[in-house]
Amino acid sequence: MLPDKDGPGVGGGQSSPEGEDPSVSLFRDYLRLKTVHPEPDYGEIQKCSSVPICRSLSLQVCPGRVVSIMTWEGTNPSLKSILLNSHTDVVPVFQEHWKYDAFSAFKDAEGNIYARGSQDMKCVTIQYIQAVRRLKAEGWKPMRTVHLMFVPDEEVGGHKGMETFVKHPEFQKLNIGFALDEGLANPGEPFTVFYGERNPWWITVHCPGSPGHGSRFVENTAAEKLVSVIINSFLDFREKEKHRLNTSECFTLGDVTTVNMTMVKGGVAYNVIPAEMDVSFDLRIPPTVNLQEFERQIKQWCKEAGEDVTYEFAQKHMNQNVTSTEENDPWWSTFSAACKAMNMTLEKEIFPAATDSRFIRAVGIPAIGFSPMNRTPILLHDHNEYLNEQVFLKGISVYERLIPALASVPAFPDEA
Ligand code: MET
Ligand SMILES: [Zn+2]
Ligand SMILES: [Zn+2]
Repeated sequence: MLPDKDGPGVGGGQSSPEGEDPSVSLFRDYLRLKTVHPEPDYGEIQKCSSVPICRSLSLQVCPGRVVSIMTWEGTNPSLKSILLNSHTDVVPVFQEHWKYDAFSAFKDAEGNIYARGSQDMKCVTIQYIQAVRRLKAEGWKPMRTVHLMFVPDEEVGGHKGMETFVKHPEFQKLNIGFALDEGLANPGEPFTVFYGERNPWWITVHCPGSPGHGSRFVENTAAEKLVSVIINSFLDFREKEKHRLNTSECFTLGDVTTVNMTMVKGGVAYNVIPAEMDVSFDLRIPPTVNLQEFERQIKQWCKEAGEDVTYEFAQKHMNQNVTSTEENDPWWSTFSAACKAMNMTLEKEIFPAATDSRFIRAVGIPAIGFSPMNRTPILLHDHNEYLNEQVFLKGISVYERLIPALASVPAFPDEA
């Protein structure tokens, strides 16, 4: 249970080290919760996801998977609300490559806090909470309702999290008009904001072939199809896209398609030619690509490999909605004006990976991906992920300005 004031309290409530800002202590306590895949312990989150703002709701969307929502009701609750979304899970670590225990939240002499989730995205969760607490303490009241949402399983595709929850009647009841979710750090002075995402396609191609003795020139083997056609076609395309990215000044990673071969399966013995070999790819496709045409291309590669070559998807996101960043869009203009008033420079991009925003945008709600971290290397999913405490604290002040701005967007003509 999070305390009403600024003090720490998550996961056993360790006291603040001498002179440490209580928000930093709370952040470090939260980082120590092992919500790490493949078996995230979400138990403590359920206990602690509570700020006495107004009402809170916990919904088991799937067995063992809870979405928690804390609602700060607006003075005009019939207006569309603001969603502050964050996921509670983190990706695994290779501890032997870390300087410190990835779940100890060690802070070095420069104030860098090392932990899995320090950038992705436990920082944002605590920043939302602390900003809301400060606003509440100041006596400020939102006009539009503000929801803080804590979602499990983003890192494994969101099937038991946001993908399911956006179809739930309770989600509809939240009446969301605009959402904030995670972004990425920016190593320079500006902050990066994301108005869309690439579509993740996770594909496995099955290549059957003639088996036989490993000493012979058997015709039509699985390995020939796999290597000469499938792997070559996908990786040639990868080279072309890499070239396109490297030769265009204005492109970022989110503007091209990435292809990575991530798994290969097949074979039982050195001297037995296998009857099937499979290969899997992680594809990330920008919203500007014609997805039907792209799939036709994949079909064509498979056909060239052999009539019996088939494919299946483990992820195939098809929605290409992007959020308006036109100056006449009330949400965007409010968001960007608030940032400008804080002297922040914004860089607009397509998110290169995937977040829960894709499910929010797919149901027609505008969403901006934003994690207020500048002067910070991008270390999500990497060894030695860290965030500096000053950058973290600055982020709370950023939300302290952004939340009132967004919650005060005047009623639209179609709103009551
Ligand atoms: C495609 S599921 C999303 C998992 C993770 N956020 C990623 O981008 O890989
Ligand atoms: Zn994330
Ligand atoms: Zn992640």
